[in-house]
Amino acid sequence: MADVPSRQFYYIIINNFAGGGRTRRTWQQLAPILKQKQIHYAANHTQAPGHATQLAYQLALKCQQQSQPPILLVLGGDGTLHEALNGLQKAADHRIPLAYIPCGSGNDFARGAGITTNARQALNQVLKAQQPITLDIGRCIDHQKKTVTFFTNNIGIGFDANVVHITNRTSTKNHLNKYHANSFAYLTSLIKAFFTQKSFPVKITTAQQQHTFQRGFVVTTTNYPYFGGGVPLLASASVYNHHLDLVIMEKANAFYFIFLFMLMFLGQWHIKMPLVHHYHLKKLRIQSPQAEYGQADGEDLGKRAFDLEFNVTRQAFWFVPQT
Ligand SMILES: Nc1ncnc2c1ncn2[C@@H]1O[C@H](COP(=O)(O)OP(=O)(O)OP(=O)(O)O)[C@@H](O)[C@H]1O
Repeated sequence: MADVPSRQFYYIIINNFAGGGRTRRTWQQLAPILKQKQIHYAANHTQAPGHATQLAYQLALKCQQQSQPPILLVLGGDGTLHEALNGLQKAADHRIPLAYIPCGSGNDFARGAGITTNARQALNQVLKAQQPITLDIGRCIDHQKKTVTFFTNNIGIGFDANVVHITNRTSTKNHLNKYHANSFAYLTSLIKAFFTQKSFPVKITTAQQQHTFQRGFVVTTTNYPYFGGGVPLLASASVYNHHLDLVIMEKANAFYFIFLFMLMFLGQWHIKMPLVHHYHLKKLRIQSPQAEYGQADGEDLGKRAFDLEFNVTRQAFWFVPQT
């Protein structure tokens, strides 16, 4: 039976630079399929960092009164999805569902959300959807900068952010796939980050208690199981439980740190180990007075003091998750 043309309209944001050019190739592969299936769409290529946020925000404002708003389909990596999400969330009460074809380097969101990294199949997951699904996203108030950031995956201070910073600074980043084809460069970033990242004091405030850790090293608030391109930070983190998870690892020697990383891949043994602390909650505040690197969904937040307040909110997505 021939495909029935969809009445749904897709506003598409494409970051040709994501995945070291993989997104551009993916779009060349998918555009003819959309035409053949007579899907209604408008394609928009990002012109610079931050452009996806601007495009998504303008779309959300424009469609606020529409009874059947378009679907915002993002082609790129976690960073492009992060930008688009922030554009939508900036417009209060928007009703636009987010769809996503992962073609970045790390694709942590896709890994945890049940979206395949096979572009044709991921497109099918989008086109097969009949209604939106609502997933948790993190909301973070930055008291230093007086801004609000939304995240699908995680926000980290310390080691993981240092890895992001070093990797982004690497001149090859835009030409090579940073986690796979260029896995040697990624490994180099990990080693360099380990030896350059000093321990730092961090204060955690929850509804019940306050804790200060003098030797913070990894301080990551996650909505999702993965960070750093497939490292299972916390397998039990979920976008369905309306909670965030905070994982703190204190500074340890290299052997112990490698041991903890190995445990991560075996399940959640690492959170039972000395020097590792886990919180599962709806709200928390993290204060890190010393200048450290920060990252949000793999995007570099720079090196500075942080005073961040977290809670959970929701975003409509448009895809059929793989089971
Ligand atoms: N036209 C552009 N020129 C240069 N950079 C761009 C452009 N459009 C977007 N960007 C930036 O590209 C960066 C990388 O995008 P993205 O994170 O999606 O891909 P990735 O890093 O390859 O994948 P992942 O985050 O999954 O590892 C983002 O920081 C985004 O701001």
